[in-house]
Amino acid sequence: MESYIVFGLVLLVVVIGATLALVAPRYRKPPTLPPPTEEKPPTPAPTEQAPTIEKAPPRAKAPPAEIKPSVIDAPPPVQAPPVVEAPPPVEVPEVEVPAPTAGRLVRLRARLSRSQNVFGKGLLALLSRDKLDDDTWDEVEETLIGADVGVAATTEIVGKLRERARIHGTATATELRAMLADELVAALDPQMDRTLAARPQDGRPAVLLVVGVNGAGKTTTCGKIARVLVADGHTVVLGAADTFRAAAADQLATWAGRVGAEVVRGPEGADPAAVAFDAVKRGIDAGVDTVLIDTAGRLQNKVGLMDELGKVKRVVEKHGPVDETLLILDATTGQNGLEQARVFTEVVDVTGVVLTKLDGTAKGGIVIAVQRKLGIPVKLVGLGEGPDDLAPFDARQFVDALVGTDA
Ligand SMILES: Nc1nc2c(ncn2[C@@H]2O[C@H](COP(=O)(O)OP(=O)(O)OP(=O)(O)O)[C@@H](O)[C@H]2O)c(=O)[nH]1
Repeated sequence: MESYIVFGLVLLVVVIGATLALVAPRYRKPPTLPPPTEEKPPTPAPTEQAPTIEKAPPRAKAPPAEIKPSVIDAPPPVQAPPVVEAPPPVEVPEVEVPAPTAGRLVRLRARLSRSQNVFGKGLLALLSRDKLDDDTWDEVEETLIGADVGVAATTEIVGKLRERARIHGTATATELRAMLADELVAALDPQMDRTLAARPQDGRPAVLLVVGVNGAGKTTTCGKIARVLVADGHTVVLGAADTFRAAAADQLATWAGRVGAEVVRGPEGADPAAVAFDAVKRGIDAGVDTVLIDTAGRLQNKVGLMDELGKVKRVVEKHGPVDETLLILDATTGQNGLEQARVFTEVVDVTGVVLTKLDGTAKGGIVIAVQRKLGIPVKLVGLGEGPDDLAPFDARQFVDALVGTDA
């Protein structure tokens, strides 16, 4: 019996022991939590989120950063370009190489197309008629007068042409056209000296004074002449003695800059004579070949202004004689321009005429009228607004271009 009790106790102990063995591990797991501690490294995962957040700030900061630069960087760009970078672009055009002057009139002959219609086509049609009666010759005269050749010159030219046609008897229209061309050339006095006095004399630069009424093209022509001189190997100083119009000095400076010439200018309203004087002085000191002086446009009825032009010349002559005084005449003003021209010749000793804007007129005959009226050679002709649209005048080339005798 006692053995049964002992056996039962043993069994009970075993059961309790087994039960405890099964339950105990559950209570022991908490202590095994340390491993989770090892899982903390995965917490680096949150660390990966940090850059996203950190990046955000930069992103968040980025906008202000974009604004700040515009505030901080703005000053440098503003300071740099105007002072340092602006000049180079202006200097680049200085490298311009002007077109050679030889043969310009021939190259630019098409610019005379309006006059060519009158002299070439118009007159050829008349001279091609079967019978050259009085009426036809009257029409020839009217055509020439209409082209601004002038009454006296026209009467003379047509008289000679009629006589030659009568002697020849059976001249063709082409022959008559050639005869007309000869008479026009003769009326232009091809023997006149048309060279520009632009070479230095006795170690001092040649001085050229440019005069004429407002808008005739003085400043433009000064610029074009400077190019012609530079193209021919001369060194030039330009004097901006048109102090009435500030833009004129700027305009001249631009022309000069394009060919690397120097400009002497004064403040707006300065004494033109003083500026002209300084320009010549600068030319002498710099040892250049030519000094070109642009003057203000003056109306011939403004006595004071014309006197001033005389003063400019006198003051400049303290350095030595003015070598050339060029009168700029707008060809489109026709016969009216001639009266203005005459007044200028009374104030200054005009030695040469530049006829501008011949490209804009059908009245190319004005060249003949100018020479006959003033007795002064046309030395240059303006045939457009382009920088190289100025040609040395040659009577034969001009007439051939007008009448089409060499076409
Ligand atoms: N078509 C044509 N235009 C010309 C010619 N020469 C000058 N011009 C134009 O005529 C205008 C007047 O020229 P400027 O040189 O300013 O005349 P300016 O005589 O100096 O004028 P002011 O300074 O007012 O006295 C400009 O628009 C020139 O481009 C030419 O031969 N042909």
